[in-house]
Amino acid sequence: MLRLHGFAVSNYFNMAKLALLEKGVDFEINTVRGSQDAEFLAMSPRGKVPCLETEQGFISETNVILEYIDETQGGKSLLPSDPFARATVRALAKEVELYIELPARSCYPEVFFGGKVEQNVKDKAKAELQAGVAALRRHGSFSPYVAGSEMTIADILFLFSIDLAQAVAKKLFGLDLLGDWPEAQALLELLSKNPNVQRIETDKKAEMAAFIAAMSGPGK
Ligand SMILES: N[C@@H](CCC(=O)N[C@@H](CS)C(=O)NCC(=O)O)C(=O)O
Repeated sequence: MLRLHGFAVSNYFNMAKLALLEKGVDFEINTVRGSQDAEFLAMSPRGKVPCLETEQGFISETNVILEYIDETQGGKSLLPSDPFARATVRALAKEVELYIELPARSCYPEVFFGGKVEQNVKDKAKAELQAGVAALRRHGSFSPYVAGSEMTIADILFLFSIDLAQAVAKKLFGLDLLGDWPEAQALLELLSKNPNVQRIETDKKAEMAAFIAAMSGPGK
């Protein structure tokens, strides 16, 4: 049986978990944080979560995990079969990750963990986030899903990145990334009604207190 390693507050972990739930896969969860310990690095070379344990070994990097799950498991497809449509979904997912999730992530220490982020990092994140959102608005179709009428891995990346990016933009830059973007708001509303998304949200809330305590503990 597939085993997903990670923790319920991790947005990347939740992407993989949603893919498994959406496809109706039977899987186990091992609750674990990312680490640079040798034992963990043997499972996930960069020490990050999620990683997916299969009968053949471990897979890390969320987009790769999502595609592996889609290719190997039954249930509904999270990527279209047409090569061009498939490439478009992959590009949209990558654009969300590179141009929205990662710039926002550079500011997480200040926004979520009580730390400080250098002004030059914030300036860069602000410009990149605005350009990333503009790119997604140009490229995505949001009708109602990011790439069209079906839910794909691009929606999974979007769902678990835009909320954090929105929090960063609001707190640090006074920007509302979704304010004049009704299609994105409508998609988030639609996804919030999905029972698997709701389950992930409940699991995240249940683990949040322990996560915050761990993040603010000695040495953090
Ligand atoms: N590129 C990785 C990023 C995953 C990632 O950043 N995971 C975070 C949790 S949300 C993590 O493991 N952080 C631990 C660390 O960086 O030490 C992926 O696509 O899976």
